Amino acid sequence: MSGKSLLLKVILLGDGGVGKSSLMNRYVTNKFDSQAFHTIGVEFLNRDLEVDGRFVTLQIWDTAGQERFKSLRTPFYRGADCCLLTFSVDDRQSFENLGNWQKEFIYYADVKDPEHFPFVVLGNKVDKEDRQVTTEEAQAWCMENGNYPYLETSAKDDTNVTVAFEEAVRQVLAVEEQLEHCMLGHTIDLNSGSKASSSCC
Ligand SMILES: Nc1nc2c(ncn2[C@@H]2O[C@H](COP(=O)(O)OP(=O)(O)OP(=O)(O)O)[C@@H](O)[C@H]2O)c(=O)[nH]1
Repeated sequence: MSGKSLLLKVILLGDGGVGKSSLMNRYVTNKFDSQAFHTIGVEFLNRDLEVDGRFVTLQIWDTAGQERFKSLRTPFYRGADCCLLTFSVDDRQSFENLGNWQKEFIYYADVKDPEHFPFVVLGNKVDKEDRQVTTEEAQAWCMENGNYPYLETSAKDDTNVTVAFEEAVRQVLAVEEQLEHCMLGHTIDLNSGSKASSSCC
């Protein structure tokens, strides 16, 4: 891949066992392990990709979802450009815990403007028959909690995995574009001598 690459850090959060490591491994190595072990602390993998003409190196951080590893994972939240809030569609509790994960991330990543931070929600394990969360419920949660994009994935079947990580990149680029637009607006206003507008920033 040629051209200057933008380094983006995305972080996978969600209850233990929802499939965070499996999603990362499917995306980066195209492998799936049906006997995956729980993560202890954090792990990360990189993958280069091109989205809408932009070259990106995606640094994907996979965190331990089990409560006992909280102190090992939270120091790694800072500097994340996007957070992938993950639950498993066959595990209702993991869906009900999404709000806790969102709050934990905002607090430990020290997000200054949570309203505009790019979250993407993933409902994983859609290959399973015994669903406990409907698509409509998950979409409603996303609408109510920040109008986040929602994708249903399967690390096992490789359903929507690439789409999910590309969506994360698109969300980050959209926020970046908005910021650039606002900064440009300020520059123009200042040059013309008028008071800078802060309507979008
Ligand atoms: N059927 C199915 N099983 C999956 C899928 N994704 C992961 N699994 C299985 O679910 C179990 C847990 O997957 P992990 O990827 O380790 O889950 P995790 O969220 O990283 O778990 P922690 O490391 O404890 O936070 C493993 O047995 C995986 O094989 C999926 O899309 N479909």
